[in-house]
Amino acid sequence: MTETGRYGEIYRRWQADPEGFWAEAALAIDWISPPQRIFDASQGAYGRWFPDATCNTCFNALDRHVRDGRGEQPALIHDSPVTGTKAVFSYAQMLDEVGALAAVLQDLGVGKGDRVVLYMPMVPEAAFAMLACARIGAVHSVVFGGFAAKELATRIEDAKPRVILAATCGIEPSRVVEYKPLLDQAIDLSAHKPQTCLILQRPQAEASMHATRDKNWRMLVAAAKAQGRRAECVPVAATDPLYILYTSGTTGKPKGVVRDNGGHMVALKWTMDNLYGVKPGEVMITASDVGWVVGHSYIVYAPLIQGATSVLYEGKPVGTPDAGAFWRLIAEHKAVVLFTAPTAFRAIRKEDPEARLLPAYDLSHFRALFLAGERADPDTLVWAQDILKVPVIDHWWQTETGSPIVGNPIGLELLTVKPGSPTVPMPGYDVQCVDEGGRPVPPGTMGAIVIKLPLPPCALPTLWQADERFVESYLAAFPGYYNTSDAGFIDADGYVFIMGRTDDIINVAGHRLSTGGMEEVLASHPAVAECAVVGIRDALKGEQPCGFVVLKSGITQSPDAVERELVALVREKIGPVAAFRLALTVGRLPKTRSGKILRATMKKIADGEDYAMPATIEDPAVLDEIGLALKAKGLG
Ligand SMILES: CCC(=O)SCCNC(=O)CCNC(=O)[C@H](O)C(C)(C)COP(=O)(O)OP(=O)(O)OC[C@H]1O[C@@H](n2cnc3c(N)ncnc32)[C@H](O)[C@@H]1OP(=O)(O)O
Repeated sequence: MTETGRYGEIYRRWQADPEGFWAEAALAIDWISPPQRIFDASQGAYGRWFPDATCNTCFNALDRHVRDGRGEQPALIHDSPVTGTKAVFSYAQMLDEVGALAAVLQDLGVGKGDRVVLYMPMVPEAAFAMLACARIGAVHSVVFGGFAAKELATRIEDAKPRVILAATCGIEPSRVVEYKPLLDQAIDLSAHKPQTCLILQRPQAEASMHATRDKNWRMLVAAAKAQGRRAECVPVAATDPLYILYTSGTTGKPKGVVRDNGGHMVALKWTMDNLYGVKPGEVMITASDVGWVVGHSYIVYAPLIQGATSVLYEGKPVGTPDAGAFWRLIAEHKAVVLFTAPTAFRAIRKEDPEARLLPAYDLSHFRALFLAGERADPDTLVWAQDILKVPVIDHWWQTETGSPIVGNPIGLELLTVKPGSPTVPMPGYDVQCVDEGGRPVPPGTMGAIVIKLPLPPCALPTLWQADERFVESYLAAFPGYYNTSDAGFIDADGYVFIMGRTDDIINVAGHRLSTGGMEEVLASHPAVAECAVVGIRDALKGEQPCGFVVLKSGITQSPDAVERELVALVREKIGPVAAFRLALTVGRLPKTRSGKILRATMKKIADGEDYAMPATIEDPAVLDEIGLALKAKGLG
């Protein structure tokens, strides 16, 4: 079915001539000097795209639309049920805001190549800040607000920002999360100190300012505007970094995924036309967070590069005020597509299983729901399809790729939806399923999902100042291929199925988290002798972390008290986003005779699945003890 039709034709065109394909896609971008060379295989770890071109991403996201007559069209709509406010920014207004903020950044000494860390909630200023950095060639690094001070400090230390932009708080439905104390603590913890912090005071939490380091965002931007000062777009190489976005690694040290300017724009524009099918002037809602790659690509950059309107939603799928929140957003803003994580739909279904809140809204203009961030379970996908009566498109990609690897390109044609599969590889991606030795496996057989090099435009060229770690993490396991660290299979029709990870990363509510990082935190508790964290099945969040701990002998504290402290410690060190609520004290951990902890078997016991007794297990009786400990907490 994928051999014929528009998708098959386009995919084969890319296979036959990848450089020709991307050269044509690049025509949709306004370059300062257009690429003469499309790909240089001799540069970087696997080659670089558009190596001789220069451009500016902010120009493509804002200036050119104003130039071309879209100045009055809404670019960004901020819809914030948690503050009870809404605001619309036209392309002209957004250009004005971004130009003024960029001038302020220049006044603070920020120039091309300097890093700027953003610690921001879902406010329009977060998007302005990203674009202001892009405008002057600075490299932004957004840190998700649900991370604690220590995680922020690690990122500050690695990115070494000249300036940090932060708001005083984020607003969760149940509480105001004060960012400023977390920021101050992170700067104390970090060996690198920024010169300046530009602080956006929010009325929900006015923060006190550091006498020399902190500056008032609104006052400086207002002054720049009053003086009529706006920064011009600075030309950058297409291969210059636009941003660094940290993602969980297998240890506590996150990996700084680098995104370049040129390839990013080309690929995002292609996906808006061909995958999402969103046209200039139409409205797209991506209910994620600017701290994740989904937010970077499909709240900020792609809709704006396309000349569409993006809705920045500061709220939740349920509870702000109810499970009809997404229907209200779609109806009110006339959105043609909504993109969110399956967890959001599981939450809506839990609250309103009959979708009783839906008929109150006119969704006649709505064309498709896109899901990504975690595996879309067929049950949830079919439920969403039944209630919305539009195609529900699961698609699969990663922070590393910046845009979809596998999807259903409704802009080209709607392919048959097979629940459980994100559909087929997008042009640029030669996706294969291989065994441990890198040999292709037959259709329908589980294996490692890998991508033949080179990766396409938009995918990461390297990790921030860690070329060797990049090669070791992604290219070394299967020479000639990028290792996605996802496992799954490809069926006889070429549909890809992603079933889980091959490393110790878990996915909790669409958030990628390192169990290794959590183990480091648990092990730092003075009562803990050893520990193992596994992701166990969770009906709402997909997975939840579960920490098994063995206490040191002679500990007088009760296991319950230690477990409570461990839960609090993970929240304090990693942040609420880890959703770590389960710590279980056990007498010992199951291990092989060589001392390897049998995490996969522990996970199966916790998920209530059958398991084969590992041949090399040191003492099979430990598995019963694990089962009993889980039962005592109502699990397994
Ligand atoms: C394709 C490439 C990718 O995968 S990029 C990643 C894509 N992932 C996503 O877009 C994430 C999708 N998930 C979500 O949007 C949320 O989890 C949804 C579904 C809305 C549910 O949110 P919520 O009910 O808050 O649960 P949660 O598990 O996200 O939160 C756990 C605790 O963390 C907190 N939290 C959340 N966000 C923030 C924030 N920005 N600042 C501060 N705290 C935050 C939540 O309040 C929650 O705290 P608590 O434990 O309940 O006290």
